[in-house]
Amino acid sequence: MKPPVALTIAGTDPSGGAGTSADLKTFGALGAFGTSVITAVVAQNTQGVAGFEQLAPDFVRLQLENLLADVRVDALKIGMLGDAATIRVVAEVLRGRPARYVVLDPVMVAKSGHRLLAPEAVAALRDELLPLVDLVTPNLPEAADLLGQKEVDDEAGMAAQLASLAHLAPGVLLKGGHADGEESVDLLAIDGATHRLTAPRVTTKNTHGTGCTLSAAIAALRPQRADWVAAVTDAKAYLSEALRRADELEIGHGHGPVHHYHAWW
Ligand SMILES: Nc1ncnc2c1ncn2[C@@H]1O[C@H](COP(=O)(O)OP(=O)(O)O)[C@@H](O)[C@H]1O
Ligand SMILES: Cc1ncc(COP(=O)(O)OP(=O)(O)O)c(N)n1
Repeated sequence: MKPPVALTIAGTDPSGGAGTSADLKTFGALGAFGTSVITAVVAQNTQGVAGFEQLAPDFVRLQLENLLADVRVDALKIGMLGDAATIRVVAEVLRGRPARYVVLDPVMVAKSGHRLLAPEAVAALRDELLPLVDLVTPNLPEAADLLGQKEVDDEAGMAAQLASLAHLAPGVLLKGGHADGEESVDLLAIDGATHRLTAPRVTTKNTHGTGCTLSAAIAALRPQRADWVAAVTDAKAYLSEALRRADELEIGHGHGPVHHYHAWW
């Protein structure tokens, strides 16, 4: 059987742990053929972000139109967009339904604290992009920003914000990686039902790119699974193993990347 084709629209990471690097490694490990469109070139390493150059929105459009004129894309993952003009270009392209499955990781701030989305672009992301995707995957700070509320840190608070976010997008995976506790709990709202997905919290400093990896894994797996619940469950299992194996790598001096292993090795 031919592998599904997955596309990432995202920024770069020279240290290989996040952005298009993480996405393409994840696609390959999970049996999808990876393609990519760059929105911003980011100077970052495992210790933080030094800055980024946003590509001109028209050039992002040219990359997308040129690719889509030639290649059939089954699943799309959207990551760092950077500014409102780029969000609008991607929204316009999405209205043409370029892929059957669309996952949005609403990247706003890197773990090191550097902003990767202009603050004034949060409204465009919420109002213009969220309704056009199948699944949005905010972490706790991103959920709070999208809702204009305080960040929550417990499951009751997560459940309340999940319910509010479910009015903004067809599907929501609220990620609990930033909370405490022995389990890392994510809540999924999709097709009118809520699901609790949990995994043992891995003790490691090497967590760079967890959100990128999870959303890319969902996009890679969705065409290969019967429904969103199965794709998200298996994507979380892949990420958990990549986190458990992260310390086998020794990349950089800060928060190193998770280990993108190949399931058939
Ligand atoms: N230490 C950890 N152990 C196990 N799972 C984790 C850990 N940290 C994050 N996760 C999981 O990684 C995924 C990304 O979560 P999160 O860190 O909240 O997002 P982001 O990377 O976008 O900030 C979620 O499925 C979350 O539950
Ligand atoms: C280009 C780019 N996109 C997204 C991120 C944020 O990635 P994330 O998976 O949330 O992990 P951290 O970098 O925050 O550890 C990024 N850094 N770069």
